[in-house]
Amino acid sequence: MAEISQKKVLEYCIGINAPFAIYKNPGEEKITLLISEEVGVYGDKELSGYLKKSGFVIAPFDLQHDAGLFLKDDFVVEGSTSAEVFEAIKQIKTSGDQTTESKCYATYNSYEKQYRQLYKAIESGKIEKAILSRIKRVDGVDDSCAADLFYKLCSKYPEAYAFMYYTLNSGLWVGASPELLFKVENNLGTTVSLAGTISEGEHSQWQNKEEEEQQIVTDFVTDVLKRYGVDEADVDGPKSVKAGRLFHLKTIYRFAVNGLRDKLGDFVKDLHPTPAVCGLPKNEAMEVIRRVEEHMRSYYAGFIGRINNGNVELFVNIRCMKFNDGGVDMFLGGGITVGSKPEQEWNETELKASTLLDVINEIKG
Ligand SMILES: C=C(O[C@H]1C=CC=C(C(=O)O)[C@@H]1O)C(=O)O
Repeated sequence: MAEISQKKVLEYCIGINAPFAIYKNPGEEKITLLISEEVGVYGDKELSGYLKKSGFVIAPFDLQHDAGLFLKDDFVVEGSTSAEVFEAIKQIKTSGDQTTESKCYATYNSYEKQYRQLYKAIESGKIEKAILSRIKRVDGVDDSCAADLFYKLCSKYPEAYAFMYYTLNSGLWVGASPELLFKVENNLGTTVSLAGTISEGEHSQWQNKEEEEQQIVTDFVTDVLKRYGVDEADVDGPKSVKAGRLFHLKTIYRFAVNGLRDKLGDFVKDLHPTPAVCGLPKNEAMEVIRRVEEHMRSYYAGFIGRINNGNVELFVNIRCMKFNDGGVDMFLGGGITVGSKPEQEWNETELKASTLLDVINEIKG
């Protein structure tokens, strides 16, 4: 019998609201589609258990307030699948339509107001850094082009983690993240510190402000590693890395996992959210973000990824958007420190939007 292509299965899943996740790892060709008969919903205390299973993890920015989601790998489709498996996938029971939410879409003025409040917390010494995010609305992009959009992200940004997922709890999200949170392959652990942004045009002109922003994340990561007994990591960077039309500063840490194996859940919860998406000190920055931002981050700035036979690949859910009521909500953030200026930060979020907007425009022709 004829094989059914991965794209056809993906379009079917999107069309009927079946829980799925599809992803491509940075620098690899293989695209994996994972379809689940049901979605596990968990709180922060249960994360450790889920990291030992086999499937796909979706964690929110704030695990203490929002639910984590888990897709078991009931069906895995790479390339294509048989008509028989497709028939089995068609038996999955789906649970209605995606719920829409009213969102707060920032204008420059409302963004600046939030910026001023956040900056006050920096001036007062309560926090050193926090990420201010906003939602940019783009109308006229519905989920009928979601599959094309995802495959286009894969080809346009081969060095990104391209992903898309749907659950009833989360809705349909898609993105191309430049940021690894944590990876374990065999006994080798990898994490990164990624922060500091300049546009293509300014490349190589790193200022103190960006270097300091990166250093804050680097110090945080080093501290978490030390707390978990990782004293000897192979440290590579900071180096400039390209992400769409931007460059970031990135430091890579590689280390033996050994004693960490039994504490992976706690380690991930301490590492997440890093000051690349939250701030420093972590709890105070989280409190300021909750108070100042007018929208809910939900899964933006959370983490996502495949868990398989003890191997873990988690990426930070940024450069992402959610399909919502005939359009998309793009989630865009940037690190604010004492040297920041609101207009520059707003412009940086506009540049970050280009990662997805460029692909939307190519699809729309
Ligand atoms: C929070 C985001 O990016 C982070 C990752 C890299 C550089 C960043 C920055 O320079 O602000 C952010 O920390 C986002 O894209 O929404």
